[in-house]
Amino acid sequence: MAGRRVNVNVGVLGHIDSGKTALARALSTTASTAAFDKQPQSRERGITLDLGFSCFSVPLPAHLRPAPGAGPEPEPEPQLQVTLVDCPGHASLIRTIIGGAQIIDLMMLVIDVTKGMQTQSAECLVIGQIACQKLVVVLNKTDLLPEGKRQAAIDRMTRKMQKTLENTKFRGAPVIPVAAKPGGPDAPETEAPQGIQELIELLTSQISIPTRDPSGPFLMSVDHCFSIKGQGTVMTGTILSGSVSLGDSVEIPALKVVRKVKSMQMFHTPVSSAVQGDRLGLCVTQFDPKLLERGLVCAPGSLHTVHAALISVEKIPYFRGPLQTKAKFHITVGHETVMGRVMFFSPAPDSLDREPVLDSFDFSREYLFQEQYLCPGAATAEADEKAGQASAGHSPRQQWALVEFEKPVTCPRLCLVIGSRLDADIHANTCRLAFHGVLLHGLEDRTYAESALPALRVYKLKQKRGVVERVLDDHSVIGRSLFKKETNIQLFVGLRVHLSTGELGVIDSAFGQSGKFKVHIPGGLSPESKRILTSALKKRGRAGRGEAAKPEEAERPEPAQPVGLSLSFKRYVFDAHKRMVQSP
Ligand SMILES: Nc1nc2c(ncn2[C@@H]2O[C@H](COP(=O)(O)OP(=O)(O)OP(=O)(O)O)[C@@H](O)[C@H]2O)c(=O)[nH]1
Ligand SMILES: [Mg+2]
Repeated sequence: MAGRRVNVNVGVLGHIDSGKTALARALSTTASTAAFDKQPQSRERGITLDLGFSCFSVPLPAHLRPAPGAGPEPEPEPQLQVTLVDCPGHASLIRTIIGGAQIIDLMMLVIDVTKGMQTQSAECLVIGQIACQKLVVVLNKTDLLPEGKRQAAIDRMTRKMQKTLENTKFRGAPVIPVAAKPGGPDAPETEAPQGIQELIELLTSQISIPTRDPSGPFLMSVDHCFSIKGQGTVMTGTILSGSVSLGDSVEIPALKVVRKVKSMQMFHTPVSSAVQGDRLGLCVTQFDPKLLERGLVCAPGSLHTVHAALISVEKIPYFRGPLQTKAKFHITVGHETVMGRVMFFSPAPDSLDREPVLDSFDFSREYLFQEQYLCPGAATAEADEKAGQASAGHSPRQQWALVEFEKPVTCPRLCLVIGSRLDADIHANTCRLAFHGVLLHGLEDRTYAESALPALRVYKLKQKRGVVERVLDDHSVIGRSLFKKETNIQLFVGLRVHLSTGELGVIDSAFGQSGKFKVHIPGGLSPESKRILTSALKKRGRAGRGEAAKPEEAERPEPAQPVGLSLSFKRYVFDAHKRMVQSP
């Protein structure tokens, strides 16, 4: 009787035609006893269109067994079941690849050894860095290398891959050569794959059983749905969070229906419960399988449908070009992808160095609007200037975005978010994945713009500069060139301005019709300011009237610079009244 089984999900990802499906098949047939479940569900059109699942089992490696005496009597031959998630490679199926990457514990990146890293290999590596903890690089098709130069070519490609991984979290990951289908498609089935046994040993040595957390809300990613006469409808899939037991009610959120779990199977064996990470067949009644080819099943009410969201955001370094506010991206939220428009913002200057928070959004704080995502390298003064007065030259530890979806999306709380440019030319050798993050707060109310956004204190820092035109008396001057002629200066009355000579002024009223204004200086002008201003003004007076300046004035030094006036204030992006606020 086979002992306890532990399931781990291993993703097979890589550029199209790198040999992922051939490898999944070779692994399953080589290693499995009777445990080989199902032919990979790849459609026979020569490319994989959807996630393909196959699995094999091996004895549970020693490093995964409980220490002797640590638990109940050692079971007969506990098994490690490896479920292979064979992902598509074609560029247009990246949504499916992202979905697959979210249900795996370890990723195999399959590289055609004659080609090395290709565009989708790079994208898969990016997805792996976002969604997976462990990576193994498989150099496939080694049979295509000329015999005499094979080892040298393998060594060269191995070094190249290790260099590629150098500055990723997978630095030092193992690289192993195989030939999943030597001789290619026309080779006879009898042609034995090469290096597969070594790969199985490597996988079992690399695999660590992720800590399964049965506590979260039940969520399962369904990859196949079919009916069994007399039984009901079976949904097979991977449990992403929580656990499920016989008799539980489960919801299919996309259809807003709730059904009772009638029976469950794992590895073809009836079970009464299952937890995160398990591959499961779950049977319900009165449900038409055609309604749900793929999708999510969850604890009733545990997902939310959102029209917009606040996400933490990190740019993917390989994405070329800025991430502009107001730009539209394909947004993958959990397992769905919809179009969304983004607005970036960063911490207010006084909270630049706060620890990043990835499990909630703090509405009590203020944030600085950004014209674009602030990149560490480019955060220089002019980039700051352009990006909307960001911090003093260094990029914040955390940035956020408001994402407004074109249609509502159903997703788990705190799920993964990936923004990409899937409309980019798939033949251009560029990474289409632009940014990733965590959905911190979903806006479920359709009228979120009125009901929720005013509470989002994102402000634009506005700065205006003008000059003192003349002094009226010790406590008031006339300013100019700070407002346009048509500006309604009344809106600015009461706001504070700073003179370049240090005094603080308050805008008192408009002065005439040409955009000039009167500034009251509560503390009075300093003697130095008066000297600068009166000399510049007298000179301008006579000279301004075209008369020759008196000799004594002629030698008086022109002030080094006019006396400037600077006005800075905040405007909250979602303040319906567009008030101008000055920090206290
Ligand atoms: N010579 C040789 N050909 C291989 C090997 N592995 C796969 N192939 C061939 O490469 C082609 C693609 O193999 P697949 O396994 O479908 O590749 P894939 O990565 O799954 O392709 P997509 O799913 O469409 O991305 C097929 O013709 C295979 O027969 C190998 O080790 N050696
Ligand atoms: Mg395939």
